[in-house]
Amino acid sequence: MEYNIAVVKGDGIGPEIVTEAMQVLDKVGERFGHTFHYQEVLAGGCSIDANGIPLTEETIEICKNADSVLLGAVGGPKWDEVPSEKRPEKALLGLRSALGLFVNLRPAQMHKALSDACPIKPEIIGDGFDILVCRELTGDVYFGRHYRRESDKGWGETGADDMNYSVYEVERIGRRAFEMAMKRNKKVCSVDKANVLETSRVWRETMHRIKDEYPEVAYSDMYVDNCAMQLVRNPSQFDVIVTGNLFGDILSDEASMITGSIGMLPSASMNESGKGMYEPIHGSAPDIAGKGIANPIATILSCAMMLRYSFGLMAEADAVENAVEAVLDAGHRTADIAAPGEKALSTSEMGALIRAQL
Ligand SMILES: NC(=O)c1ccc[n+]([C@@H]2O[C@H](COP(=O)([O-])OP(=O)(O)OC[C@H]3O[C@@H](n4cnc5c(N)ncnc54)[C@H](O)[C@@H]3O)[C@@H](O)[C@H]2O)c1
Ligand SMILES: CC(C)[C@H](C(=O)O)[C@@H](O)C(=O)O
Ligand SMILES: [Mg+2]
Repeated sequence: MEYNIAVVKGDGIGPEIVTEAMQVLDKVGERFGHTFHYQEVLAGGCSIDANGIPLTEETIEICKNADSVLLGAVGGPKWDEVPSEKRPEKALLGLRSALGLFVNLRPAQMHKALSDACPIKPEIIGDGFDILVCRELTGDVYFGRHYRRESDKGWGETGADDMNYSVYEVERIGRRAFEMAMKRNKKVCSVDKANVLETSRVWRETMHRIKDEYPEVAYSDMYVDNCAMQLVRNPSQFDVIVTGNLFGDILSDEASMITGSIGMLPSASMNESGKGMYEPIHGSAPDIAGKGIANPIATILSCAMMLRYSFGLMAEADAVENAVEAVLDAGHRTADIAAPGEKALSTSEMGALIRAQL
């Protein structure tokens, strides 16, 4: 089969990690008889430099018309001073919104070989850690009105961001989370801040209504502050965490460290018709950009999610995940997952080992 993939390498380490991931896809194509056609487009800081804006209509159209989208990361200090409506990150939000990518699956799984990199004590983590953060991606304070006004208390200029969640948006992400839980360990924990926020009260009421559609799934609610603590205290209590855009952003970065590094965590963002964008959960890592030392595994595992969810290529997805596992089992590490004093591979060496394993 032939597949068209729009590729947004983006900024910072984006080009370094995406280049490795594309070569992994090519290797999968070689082994299983598929051809992946890539169309590279600009978004983020590199698009500001080339076009004066972070996201062009042309990029949106190419991403809409492709079978799938692979994204590295956008942003960096170079563009910190641009006005907020033109920031590189707006490209990411613009693409998520233009493609209707309301569900963001962020699996956080501890690879057995990396148990030493896990900061939680072995007697607490037990057999391992395998959760799925199901993050709503096109609502919340991210897509409310962002504005400035004069303080009504006479405290001067005030920033304001509107937070919204509708019943429809919560039902849509909630059902996805329950469906994912049915394929996993049948547990959903819905995370909100219903003791303070009206958006969270709508969220919780809606979740309580739809949970009865899934009687086999054990359901619980948790406040986000408690969840942040419980993830460190006893992470294995969770299976699927369903939560809003902002809380999901923060909790997934936290969960990544339980697996050893943010460089390990992939993600899939999907719309109603199954169209997806695949990206690591981390950012452009300006502190290590250009050094060739970034961990490409999160992006490579994002490609496995693309093969599985966008193309239905299950054996191919498993092959990529098994190759990553085998390379880790053999003791190969990039700097972020290496023990102090242990030899660390470069981005391209890690990519090459995973391809060789394939
Ligand atoms: N999806 C995205 O495009 C995305 C996601 C998050 C942040 N960002 C943007 O990236 C820029 C930098 O953000 P930040 O520094 O807060 O977060 P970051 O995720 O880029 O980096 C945080 C830390 O994690 C390390 N890290 C991240 N990815 C790594 C990898 N693959 N291998 C090894 N180490 C890795 C970095 O070196 C850094 O020390 C900002 O402009 C931010 O808005 C973009
Ligand atoms: C860069 C930023 C807009 C983005 C988000 O907050 O969604 C990032 O942190 C992520 O996790 O994908
Ligand atoms: Mg984030």
